[in-house]
Amino acid sequence: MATSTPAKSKPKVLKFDSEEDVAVDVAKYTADLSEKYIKEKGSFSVVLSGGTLIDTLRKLVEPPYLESVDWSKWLIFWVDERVVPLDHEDSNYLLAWRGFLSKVSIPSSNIYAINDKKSPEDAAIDYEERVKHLVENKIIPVSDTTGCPKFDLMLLGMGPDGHVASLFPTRHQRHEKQKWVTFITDSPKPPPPRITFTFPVINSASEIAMVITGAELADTVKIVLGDDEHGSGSGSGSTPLPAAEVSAEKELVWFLDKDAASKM
Ligand SMILES: O=C(O)[C@H](O)[C@@H](O)[C@H](O)[C@H](O)COP(=O)(O)O
Repeated sequence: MATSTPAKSKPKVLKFDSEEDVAVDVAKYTADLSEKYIKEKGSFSVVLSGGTLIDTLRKLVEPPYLESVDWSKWLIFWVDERVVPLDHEDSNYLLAWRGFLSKVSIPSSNIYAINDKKSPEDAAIDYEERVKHLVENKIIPVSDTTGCPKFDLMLLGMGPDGHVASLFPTRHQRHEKQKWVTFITDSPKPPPPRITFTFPVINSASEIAMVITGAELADTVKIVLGDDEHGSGSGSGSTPLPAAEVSAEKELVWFLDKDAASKM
């Protein structure tokens, strides 16, 4: 349960000449964090989103990281998942499996896909219970500030409407403060049924990377980060976009390609 809201850390903003350069740097960043957290705590918990992120992670499954990363210590979760069978083309699990997980040797018992046999509501309850079990067994630590699970790294994308995970500007799930995992049956981005980690959990992660590429996100990046990397996140409106609500307990890093940063 969330007990208090952690102070917002100022994001670090990295701009690259191309999407390829973002992919190269995100791979190094992730591999470095993997080494650091495995040294410190014996494992590395990584929370994935769907969308273009998986393709941007492609350099991580190439040499030298393919051999140098200790994949056996990784634990994989999804920040959000579409409630469809795991072998459905819309599944974030399938996307990650094809582009990433099938290429590395993470033990299958460390890969926490959703239960695809349940309704969105029950799948969310099930996912939260599984995370609670990992917390009780001290496999995932908790944040001293919020009491929420503290994942080591979340790798997030953002939609043109400013959504992150399945927390959309026009949907109430973005305001959920008690549950760790919630569900949505009318997601504006198809497919409509999804489950998602809530902000108390997202913002309890140690490290968060916002991996943002492409000109179609330039306006939203400007609204969230502003012209000078000190944006209010709300543009002319008063409620910040969900992407502007993201913070990490240690460090939030925005990886932007030239196109996504073009309006800053
Ligand atoms: O289920 C999903 O679609 C994702 O997890 C979602 O939150 C995604 O990260 C953003 O929509 C950005 O998607 P793109 O990277 O494809 O723009």
